[in-house]
Amino acid sequence: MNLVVHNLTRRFHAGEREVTALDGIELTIEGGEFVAIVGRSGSGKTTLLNAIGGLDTDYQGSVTLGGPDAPALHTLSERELAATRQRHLGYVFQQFNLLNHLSAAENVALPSFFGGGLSAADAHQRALDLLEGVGLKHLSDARPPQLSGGQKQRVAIARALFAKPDILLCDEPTGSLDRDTGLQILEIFERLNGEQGITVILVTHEHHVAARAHRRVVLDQGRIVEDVAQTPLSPEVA
Ligand SMILES: Nc1ncnc2c1ncn2[C@@H]1O[C@H](COP(=O)(O)OP(=O)(O)OP(=O)(O)O)[C@@H](O)[C@H]1O
Repeated sequence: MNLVVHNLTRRFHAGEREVTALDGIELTIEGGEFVAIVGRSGSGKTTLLNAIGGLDTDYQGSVTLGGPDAPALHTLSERELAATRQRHLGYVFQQFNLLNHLSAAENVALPSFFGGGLSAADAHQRALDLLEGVGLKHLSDARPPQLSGGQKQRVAIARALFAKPDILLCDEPTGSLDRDTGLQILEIFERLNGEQGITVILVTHEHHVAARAHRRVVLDQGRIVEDVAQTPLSPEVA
């Protein structure tokens, strides 16, 4: 599934001040790419990811998922937008966003409450399979407070995969983890990208994380100042 961002400009109003967070962004990402979006603090990375992910549509320009005939996200009704997000996009954030009173498996199966038509038993089984995929099946009954940061991020990744997304959007997914744990999480993204062809779009300020992507997009003051293919560094080097 292709992603096309066309002439995207996003302004925020902070009191009397107007901030142009994104300024005429043009970006096409093909299905199956592994892209790192990097840039200094305040350069617009999260704003861009939110627009790509349909979490924000209050901009000028357009974001389109799918072929040339697909409707731009900002033209969809709230319901259509939610369905598009559910069907095509998975989100992984730095803060994990897990519910502490639910087990790991219940957290992973949460999306089943918002549609998909799976029975509770099937949803639970899918959650267990996904937890196995991220090496955490043995902790399926544990609650988030009992898990380490890296384990919580694995749960969050499994949950993001629940609805079989085409695109995984990751905002500083290793930011709160130590380097080794972060690299283990990156390996999961690499596997999902390499073996399952899931598009990975990863926002990071960490150079050794960006070095593992196949393409680097650099933002500065809301503009793309560099967009290059790169040979990803191997785990040993990174
Ligand atoms: N809701 C908002 N209201 C006002 N200004 C905002 C809002 N969200 C973002 N901005 C501004 O837009 C610009 C881009 O912010 P953004 O969060 O996208 O940057 P970033 O590159 O992700 O930064 P960081 O690496 O620090 O997370 C910044 O100047 C920020 O202050």
